[in-house]
Amino acid sequence: MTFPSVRTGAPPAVAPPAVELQSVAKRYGSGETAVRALDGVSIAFPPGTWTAVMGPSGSGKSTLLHCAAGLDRVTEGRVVLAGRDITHASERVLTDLRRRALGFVFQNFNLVGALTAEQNVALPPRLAGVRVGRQQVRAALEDVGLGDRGRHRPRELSGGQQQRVAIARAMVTRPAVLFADEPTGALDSRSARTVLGLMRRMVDGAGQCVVMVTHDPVAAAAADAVVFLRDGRLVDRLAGASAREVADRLATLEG
Ligand SMILES: Nc1ncnc2c1ncn2[C@@H]1O[C@H](COP(=O)(O)OP(=O)(O)OP(=O)(O)O)[C@@H](O)[C@H]1O
Repeated sequence: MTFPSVRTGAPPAVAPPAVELQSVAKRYGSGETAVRALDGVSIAFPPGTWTAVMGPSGSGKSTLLHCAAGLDRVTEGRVVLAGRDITHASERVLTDLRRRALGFVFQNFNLVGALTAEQNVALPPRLAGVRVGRQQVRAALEDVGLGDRGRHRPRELSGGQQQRVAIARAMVTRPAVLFADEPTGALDSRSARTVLGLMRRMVDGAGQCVVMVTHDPVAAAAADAVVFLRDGRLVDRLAGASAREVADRLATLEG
């Protein structure tokens, strides 16, 4: 006796986006001085993908990141984050969601100077009321090659090491989405390569979604795709492009 395959005829499973912006507009101010920082942006960031956001200065990159992460409210449209419509969510819900589902990495690392590397990594889960054991914290630091620096404070670490602590901090709770704002902006090229390699591991190894704002074509080329903003609108997308191709595209937008 044969049984029909359960796969027969089944449509392929499509994972819902980790973050989605639907027709998002963001206006700052009002009247004559109003600035339309985002103007009808629709984009989905699937799990297990890494997208770089580029564009000329003032094109809306940071605004896009802030709206996607629920750090800033949209004026029009919808934002769906980790399966939840956050467009009108309360501050309390947003804070909770950020702590549980999101990681952040910034150009200037944003570590707490008075805390050790281990304490910095353990801080976000503690704030979210999520238990992470010492072992987990140490494993996160080992993962970024800093197993022997757990007791060091940020001032005792190089810039590249501080950014690796920030990545360990962003990874320890396995957030659905990592938002990175110029993560390699303050690093030498060797440290930048290390940080980009760690982000690649998060995406390929743990299926996390990375959304990264950058001015650096080399960093952007390490992502799966690069989207380009101009005057608050998405104007182009490149997948699998070289740093040279990314730089050329950016130059035409800036020209
Ligand atoms: N809080 C604010 N109040 C008023 N205008 C703002 C505010 N934040 C951003 N803007 C304006 O919105 C537009 C987009 O700014 P945004 O910071 O998103 O650009 P960006 O692409 O990240 O720029 P950069 O590469 O220079 O950091 C700019 O014209 C900026 O002046």
